[in-house]
Amino acid sequence: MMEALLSIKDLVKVYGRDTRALNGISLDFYPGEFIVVIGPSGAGKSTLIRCINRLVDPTEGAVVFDGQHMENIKGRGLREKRSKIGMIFQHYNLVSRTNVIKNVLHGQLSNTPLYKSLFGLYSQQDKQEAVELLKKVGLEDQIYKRADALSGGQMQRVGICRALLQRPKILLADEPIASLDPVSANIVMQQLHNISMEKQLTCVVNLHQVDYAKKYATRIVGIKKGQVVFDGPPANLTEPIVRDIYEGKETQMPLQNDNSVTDIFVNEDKQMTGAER
Ligand SMILES: Nc1ncnc2c1ncn2[C@@H]1O[C@H](COP(=O)(O)OP(=O)(O)OP(=O)(O)O)[C@@H](O)[C@H]1O
Repeated sequence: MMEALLSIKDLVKVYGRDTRALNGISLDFYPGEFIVVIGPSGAGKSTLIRCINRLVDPTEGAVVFDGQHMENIKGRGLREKRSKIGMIFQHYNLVSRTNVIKNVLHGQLSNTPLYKSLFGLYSQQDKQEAVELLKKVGLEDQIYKRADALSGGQMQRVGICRALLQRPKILLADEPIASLDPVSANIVMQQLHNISMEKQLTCVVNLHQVDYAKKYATRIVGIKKGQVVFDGPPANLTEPIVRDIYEGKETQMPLQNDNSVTDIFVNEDKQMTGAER
């Protein structure tokens, strides 16, 4: 049996006196898995991601990433581990007045000595790799554009390149397509999926939209009231299960027959499924 890259055991997070955002979560994530975490608003999805990279300190339980307990490490040890965790954000978190390639190179900051980063002295290898990544996501013509001149979808693709230049072992994405239109959202999800598969990364993506989860995930985790209520391949996520997870709350997207979403990448989808099987 392959060893888990990330192992979460009995994780509990209580905010303040009695907000139990996570109520005993145990999950093992393996290299090459594209995991989409779904669940209604307030279920604990963001808290789970934040406990992994320690933006939030868990109340109880263990998070073991790449052989290291994350709950207690501090300082340099934590920084080193974090440099192996690529983050992708809903609002992209780019430096808006800086150009695309520099934004991508920022991904290497944690691995670059301070004086070098201050003077923008990135290695030739980093620059080449940044350009390669930008080509991969179709942004080779935008390299010297300022980040704030890009569309939302383009900004998120820069965000993906920045996370990848860090050479992470895992990618964590908190609602990466929540601010995008369906066409841009599909491009972003498709590229995130393809690159993760190609590099055999583990990717954990929080999404509100069940149909995107079904379309791109290799594994779906459903969270409700801080607990895992579903864990399995997309094919096993039936409508009654979805209804139970959301319990009358909006899933934000229709479950089936949304052609605006599914038509766009039908061909790529077929190729992808073929390659995966
Ligand atoms: N910093 C905080 N302080 C206090 N309570 C918090 C904090 N962050 C989250 N919570 C609470 O913890 C619970 C889980 O929130 P979390 O943001 O993890 O859920 P979520 O599933 O990501 O929701 P959404 O999809 O709306 O972002 C909610 O009840 C929320 O109000």
